Amino acid sequence: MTTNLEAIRFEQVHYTVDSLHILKNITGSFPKGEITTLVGPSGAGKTTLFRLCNGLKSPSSGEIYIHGKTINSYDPAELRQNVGIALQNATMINGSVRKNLELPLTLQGKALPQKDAEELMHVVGLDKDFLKRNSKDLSGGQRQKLSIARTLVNRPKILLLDEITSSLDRVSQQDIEKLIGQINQEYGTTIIWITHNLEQALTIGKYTWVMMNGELIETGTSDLLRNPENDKVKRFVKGEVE
Ligand SMILES: Nc1ncnc2c1ncn2[C@@H]1O[C@H](COP(=O)(O)OP(=O)(O)OP(=O)(O)O)[C@@H](O)[C@H]1O
Repeated sequence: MTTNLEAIRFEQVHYTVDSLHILKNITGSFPKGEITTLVGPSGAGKTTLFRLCNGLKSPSSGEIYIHGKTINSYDPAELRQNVGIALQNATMINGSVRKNLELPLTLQGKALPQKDAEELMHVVGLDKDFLKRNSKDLSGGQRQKLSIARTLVNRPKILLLDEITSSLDRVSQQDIEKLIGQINQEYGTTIIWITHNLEQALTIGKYTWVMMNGELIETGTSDLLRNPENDKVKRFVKGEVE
């Protein structure tokens, strides 16, 4: 059963590659319009779960619902408009910031009007003069902002963020956290954010999912990371499971 308060729902989802059972019986949902963090040790299956959400991979069994409709009922363009993804090390193509920004549309044989390009730069806090610059000359923080702006080109209702601040200094990290908070508030975008930083998870996320060894161990409000009851979560929070 999905409700209209759920952005994404997993029902008994398994994902296996050869004999490797990477995701095990995942059932749960990400609330619409909220920020949920996804935490867990390395290799827990977090990135794989994201790849299932944006159709890059398909479950071996089980069902994924996006806004109440099965993921298979979306065509690829429609799915991209619903679910955008930004990664830790954003890949840039050679050329200007503008060329990189409009890449999602170029791939669809469309162009991004100058007005929209300037608006997107404004949303992520970059001056419109950046559009003419070479993307190679951007700092790490600016590159991540461009990557977020590029994901926003399709105006996704759900934004998946995979470790987008882990290679940034503290100031740039806080800048991005603020930006994502604003996007969530202003557009009602559902945010799902993979982070290794528990402090960050507590600051930015209203809800959290804890994954371990391919399983969903715990879900709830972020407070559960402050006062975990589950022993596995306790060990993870204490840093005993990396
Ligand atoms: N195509 C694949 N073939 C074999 N193993 C895979 C494949 N994709 C993922 N895995 C394995 O599945 C497990 C989960 O990987 P995943 O990248 O989803 O974890 P993660 O929680 O995102 O880890 P990290 O925090 O280090 O990024 C890992 O052990 C990984 O090696």
